Amino acid sequence: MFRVLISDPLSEDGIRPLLDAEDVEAVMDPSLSHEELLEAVSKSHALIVRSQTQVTREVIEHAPELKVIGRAGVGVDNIDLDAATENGVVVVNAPDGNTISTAEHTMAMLMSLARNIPQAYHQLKQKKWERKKFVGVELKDKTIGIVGFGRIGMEVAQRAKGHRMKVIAYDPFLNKEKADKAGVNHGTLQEVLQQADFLTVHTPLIEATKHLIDKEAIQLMKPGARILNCARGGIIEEDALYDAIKSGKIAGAALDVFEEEPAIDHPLLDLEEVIATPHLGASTVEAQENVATDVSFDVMELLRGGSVKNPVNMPSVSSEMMDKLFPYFQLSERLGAFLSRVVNGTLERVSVYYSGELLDVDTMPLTRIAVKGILQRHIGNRVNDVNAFKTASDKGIVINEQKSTSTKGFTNLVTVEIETDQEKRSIAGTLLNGLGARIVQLDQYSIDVVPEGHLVVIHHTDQPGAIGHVGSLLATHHVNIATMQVGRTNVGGEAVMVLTVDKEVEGDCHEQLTEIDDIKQVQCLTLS
Ligand SMILES: NC(=O)C1=CN([C@@H]2O[C@H](COP(=O)(O)OP(=O)(O)OC[C@H]3O[C@@H](n4cnc5c(N)ncnc54)[C@H](O)[C@@H]3O)[C@@H](O)[C@H]2O)C=CC1
Ligand SMILES: O=C(O)C(=O)COP(=O)(O)O
Repeated sequence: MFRVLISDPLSEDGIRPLLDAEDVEAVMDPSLSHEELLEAVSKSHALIVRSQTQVTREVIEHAPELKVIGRAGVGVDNIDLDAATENGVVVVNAPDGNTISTAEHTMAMLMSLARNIPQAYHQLKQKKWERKKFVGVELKDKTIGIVGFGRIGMEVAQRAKGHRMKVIAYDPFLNKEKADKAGVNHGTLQEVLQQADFLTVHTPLIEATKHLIDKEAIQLMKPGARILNCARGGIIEEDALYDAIKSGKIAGAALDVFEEEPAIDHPLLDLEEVIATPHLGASTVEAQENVATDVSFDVMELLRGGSVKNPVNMPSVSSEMMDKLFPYFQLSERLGAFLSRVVNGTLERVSVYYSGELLDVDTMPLTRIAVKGILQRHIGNRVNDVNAFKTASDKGIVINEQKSTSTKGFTNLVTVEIETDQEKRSIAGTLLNGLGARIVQLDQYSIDVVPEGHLVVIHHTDQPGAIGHVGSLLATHHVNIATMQVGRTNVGGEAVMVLTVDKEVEGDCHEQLTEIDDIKQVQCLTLS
């Protein structure tokens, strides 16, 4: 049973599939204190949040069973992504579901700002009929400067054009071709600041965007320009904005978000020129249903071992690519696991080579899984697909992925090679049409072994009797041999036996195997 903790208010209709799932025990409690959150998350396999819950390192490290954090929305700045990655916790978000609502909210704020609607409403509610005080400005022919031309920025642009505004946008990924296609002008940040009558930001809050609109940036703006922030508090420096409004440089601001939320007592709220909402961009029935549905889907997929659509701290893989890769996941992991259990010395380098059908595929997810299979021997389940590369690099292990044209006659071939301070070992496997996975090479030896169950790898000298000795010794210990493969380089030379057996070989049995003449090394492992 998967325990899912939902610590912010989510649309119940949206998360219905999760609430109704037979393998899920969901608790939704948006009123948890910090201590209660730590206690509740410590038993959870999944945590679902919006922007309110601060998913700090402390929270993540309090949750040994946590597999996934779902963000029912876009911004993940309330989640410590490094801590999640280091602890092997996948973070997923729901980036598509609230785009329209947030763009519409931005337009509502834009119009309210231009026409002083909140201020006038407030006066009227106080029974004051003020008309002269609330003379506004038209949007038509004004320039809206959009910083961050992603999903929401683009939707805002389309709506602004509907109001016959001129649109100029800045985004590091926006070029002339894309701007022309969207029917907007594109400029540098400086040009956008200089030309905007209304400036609206739609970037994530990341290191590069923290205080992107600061005192210097505001200086570049036209006198009397207006600023909107329906993205994240902190993109605009609040003190600089306050001073600019106070000095009359900026005529007004519309804010949905603040550096610290809830922002009940914020100095900006004391300014008549500032209109504000309490982080309502995504607060519509539709958006909330969309994001809750999307995040529930990914969280359940992840818990059940499937692939997710919107991973944040690992690369996303298209479903078409996933179909191609999926059959190789287990093979790659088991090749890594096998080799890590027979190699001696301290790991220094892992190389994974792909050939045949895999030449044209993005095989990075397979490499990640192979590395996970290798590291699990020493690190256990703390290493997973999310943190495999990071864990390896923290330990100074170099990861190398290569494509190779050498298929050794197979339609596909995955080769994992490990270098330690003592030796270099390799293993290769393939997927045989209709027959499943096979290990086809161990170091220089060609073999044909199904990579599952209990395996015994014996290095010996190719002499008559060696195989018979092993068979009879295992029989005396009631170990049944399911399959046996022998590989050798030359008659009477170095050879390897790989046996699959029905129960684990350990203790005396293992000891006695090593004492047989001509046997140099016996290694036992279980692949499951
Ligand atoms: N007020 C609210 O309730 C909501 C707020 N948001 C906020 O809006 C943000 C944007 O959302 P989407 O458009 O869906 O994200 P998106 O990822 O589609 O777009 C963000 C854009 O910002 C651009 N960008 C990144 N760094 C930049 C920089 N230094 N200068 C200029 N552009 C930069 C990116 O290239 C990207 O195109 C989210 O990160 C979130 O913080 C999102 C939904 C609701
Ligand atoms: O999706 C986002 O980034 C938002 O800011 C929406 O936040 P919320 O889920 O309404 O707390």
